[in-house]
Amino acid sequence: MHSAPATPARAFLFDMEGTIVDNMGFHTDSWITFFARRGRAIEAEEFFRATAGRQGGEIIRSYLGEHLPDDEVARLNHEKESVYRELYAPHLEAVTGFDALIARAKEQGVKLAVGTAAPPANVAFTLDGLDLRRHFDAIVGAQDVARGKPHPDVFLKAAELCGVAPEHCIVFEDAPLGVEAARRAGMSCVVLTTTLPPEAFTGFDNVIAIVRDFGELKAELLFA
Ligand SMILES: O=P(O)(O)OC[C@H]1O[C@@H](O)[C@H](O)[C@@H](O)[C@@H]1O
Repeated sequence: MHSAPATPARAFLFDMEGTIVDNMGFHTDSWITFFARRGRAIEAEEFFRATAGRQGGEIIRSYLGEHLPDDEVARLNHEKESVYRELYAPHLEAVTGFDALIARAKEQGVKLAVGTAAPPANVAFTLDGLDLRRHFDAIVGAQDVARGKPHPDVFLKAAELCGVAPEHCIVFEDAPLGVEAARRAGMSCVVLTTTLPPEAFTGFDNVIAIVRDFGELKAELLFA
């Protein structure tokens, strides 16, 4: 832990939900509302651990039935994400230290990308709502890859679009499934404890730091 990656980072790949913004509680609340409308009760922390980082459609199929047709899943996912955006809109803000970190990264020539399970409407809601889209060299979301985290697809695609090899990427994540996706992609990972405590990440050999927000990160770790 807290040891620099073997090679200097050439790209930072940011998870979006729970990492760029501290919003996972609002996602969980919107899932609770969504399932309650269907007579299903879910336990917040267990649900988060099992699903955070997975695409909405994958979550809906695993709870409501793998057989559901694509158009029905899309309709249900739209309903859930509309509830989420309404809940979170009054709170939308970047995690402490994010703006300073990306400014420093750009000065150092580090490429910047987003790798998220979120659908395009939520990417627009967050990145355009905070005027962050212009900073990124690549944005990879749920519509761009077949499989969500813990599969590595979203981060491998982001790295490819940045033109940077996986071993030169650092992923920033808040969810164990996302850290696992980074591990499978061959990437180091910085964990933010926006959503879960540090203990949730023991056992991952690709974690190089665990911090509360971006302001706690040491420059030597990231800009070796
Ligand atoms: O990959 P990210 O940015 O953490 O996004 C994860 C989330 O994306 C959301 O769109 C889903 O509704 C959440 O339940 C999911 O956990």
